[in-house]
Amino acid sequence: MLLAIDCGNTNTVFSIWDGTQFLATWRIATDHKRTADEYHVWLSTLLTLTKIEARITEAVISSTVPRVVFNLRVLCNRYYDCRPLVVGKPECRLPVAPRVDQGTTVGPDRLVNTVAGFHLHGGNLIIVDFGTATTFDVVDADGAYIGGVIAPGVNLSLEALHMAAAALPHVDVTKPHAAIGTNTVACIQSGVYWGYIGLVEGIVRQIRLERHAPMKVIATGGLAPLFDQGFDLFDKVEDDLTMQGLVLIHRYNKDTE
Ligand SMILES: Nc1ncnc2c1ncn2[C@@H]1O[C@H](COP(=O)(O)OP(=O)(O)OP(=O)(O)O)[C@@H](O)[C@H]1O
Ligand SMILES: CC(C)(CO)[C@@H](O)C(=O)NCCC(=O)O
Ligand SMILES: [K+]
Repeated sequence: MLLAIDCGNTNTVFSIWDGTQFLATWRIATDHKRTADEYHVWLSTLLTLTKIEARITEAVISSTVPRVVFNLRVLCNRYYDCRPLVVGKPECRLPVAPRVDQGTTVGPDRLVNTVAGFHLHGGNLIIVDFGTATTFDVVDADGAYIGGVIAPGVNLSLEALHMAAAALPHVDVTKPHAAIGTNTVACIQSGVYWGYIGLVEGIVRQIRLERHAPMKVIATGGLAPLFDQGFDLFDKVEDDLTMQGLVLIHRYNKDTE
């Protein structure tokens, strides 16, 4: 079975793919100090608790945090006796090479999203991923990643307000009933929520102006459903686009060995 690991700046997600479906998905806060042994104790405990019989023999990793890759590699070598495929490393092939400025390193999560988006929806896509950062990945007609947008993430924006302004509390994002907030919390929620709706609308509109083909908009990441409620921002919300992309890239590399 395949262990797919999507390591973001905030959370790391582990999924087990049995060749047809995901058997389980677990998340843990990203921490570069976590050792391979700690990952193993955590993973094997969850496997036992959920009574999943998984014999992991292969692994694929996407990590936006370079420092964690070392311990994840040790985890795979020591406990699953395999060499993980790491997206972004030269030995990991992609179906279509990205077309960006020379010397630019594209975030592996964006490359993975591109592969999954193209597989599911074809070319000419804008993929919006609501993670630590909110990214827009533009996918060309042939499935190539050709660039996009990086904006501060929703939770990051809320955290920044709280950190920088003494009188502003920490607030969780929700959809407010109105734009005019009648208390501090409601005002902050309005700023971030309606600000984000405007950000997504504006960026999508601008990208479309720069393209010569109709562009579909696909959203993913934990907060995508929140911004999908009652608006026409997205053509489709995909819960686990990055995980699907990891499985696709792993299969592509095996098939083209
Ligand atoms: N399964 C989940 N259970 C609870 N909250 C979730 C879940 N998935 C997503 N969320 C919420 O949505 C947010 C965004 O999730 P997502 O995994 O897309 O990005 P992230 O973990 O914040 O960022 P990154 O991927 O950059 O580490 C999370 O921080 C969390 O608040
Ligand atoms: C933008 C993030 C942080 C989103 O997870 C990640 O994709 C990343 O670190 N990217 C590197 C720069 C780039 O993608 O152009
Ligand atoms: K993510």
